[in-house]
Amino acid sequence: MTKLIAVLAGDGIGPEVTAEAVRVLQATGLDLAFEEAPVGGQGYRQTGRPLPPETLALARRADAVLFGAVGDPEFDALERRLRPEAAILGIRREMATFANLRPAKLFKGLEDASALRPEVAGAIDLLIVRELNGDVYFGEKGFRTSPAGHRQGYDVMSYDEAEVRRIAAVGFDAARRRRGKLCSVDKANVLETSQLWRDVVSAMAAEYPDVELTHLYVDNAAMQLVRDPGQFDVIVTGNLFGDILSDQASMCVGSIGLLPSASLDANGKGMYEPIHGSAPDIAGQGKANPCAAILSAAMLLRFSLGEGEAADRIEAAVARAIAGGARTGDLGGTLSTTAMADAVLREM
Ligand SMILES: NC(=O)C1=CN([C@@H]2O[C@H](COP(=O)(O)OP(=O)(O)OC[C@H]3O[C@@H](n4cnc5c(N)ncnc54)[C@H](O)[C@@H]3O)[C@@H](O)[C@H]2O)C=CC1
Ligand SMILES: CC(C)CC(=O)C(=O)O
Ligand SMILES: [Mg+2]
Repeated sequence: MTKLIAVLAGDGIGPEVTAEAVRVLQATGLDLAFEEAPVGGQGYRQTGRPLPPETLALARRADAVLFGAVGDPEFDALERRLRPEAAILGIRREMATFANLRPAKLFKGLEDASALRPEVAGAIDLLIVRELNGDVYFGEKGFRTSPAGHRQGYDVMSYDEAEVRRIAAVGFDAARRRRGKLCSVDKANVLETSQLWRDVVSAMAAEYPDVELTHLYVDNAAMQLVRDPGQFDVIVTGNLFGDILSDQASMCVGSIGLLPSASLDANGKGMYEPIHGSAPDIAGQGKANPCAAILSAAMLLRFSLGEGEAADRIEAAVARAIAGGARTGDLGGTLSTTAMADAVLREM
């Protein structure tokens, strides 16, 4: 039966890299149908809303969502609610995709592109499990005037223990399937939210005797990620810390243009997106690395469509293309977005 993929390309380089991911999905020969809908600045321009209801309806109806990126400098001055970024937070929340899986592994041949020494970078094979529906991004927020008459901005950070438990379970389960190590990252020395987080995660360890659980404060985790990333198997953390640590992890393996992600709900329905944003600085120039989007498409096949074999084929093709020297500018090469995808398609 035909599977429907909702394609929400969004802004900036979103449409450029998403088009290449769709080409790769089409090359698998699977019975897939694609339906596009506007989101972000694109949605705002076309309908006056960053997350049009029709777009959300399509995302719900589809078997999986392929997301590009949102964010457009033209709308930076607009009220926050209407800014393109509101679309991605909105769709993540509406679709209850609370578990964001962000794998990072050094591709053979990219030792020179990593920000780390080759022997350090070579040991990277980790998975960041980032909570995606809560934390400071979704707390009460606003502007107010202080008693001294100063303008104040505030964003409330909070986690419910049930939210912590469900994401920690994803982390423990992933560690169980991988190398049996889970590192929970928080800031429990300062934040109440993090104390609750650590308490809940620690209590769950008894249910996973085969998983070795450790804890790190986020500042130390950021340092360890550069000093000795090979120590990490699975990292589980909140929305804010996971956002930051995953961008950092991307440079440890060479570029933000390489890291894919899966955002899953409790039933395995998902939205698949590169971890990067709309990159206005290179948008429209054919410079963006499409690998993060292509690898996100592979995750889509594996997690939402049960097509693990096709996912393996795409991932192996990306690895071979890179090992063979295919490089966009972010990796020190000269290939255009489309030429990089062509190199992957040749390997398929
Ligand atoms: N998932 C999403 O939709 C996200 C949206 N954003 C939004 O994107 C806009 C730009 O944000 P930035 O902080 O600049 O982050 P960004 O991730 O868009 O770009 C950061 C840097 O990485 C480079 N880069 C990103 N993706 C690349 C790729 N595929 N190939 C080569 N180079 C790449 C960019 O050129 C830029 O120099 C903002 O509006 C932000 O809110 C940011 C992150 C995620
Ligand atoms: C709008 C941001 C929360 C998106 C982002 O940076 C991310 O999800 O990585
Ligand atoms: Mg981010």
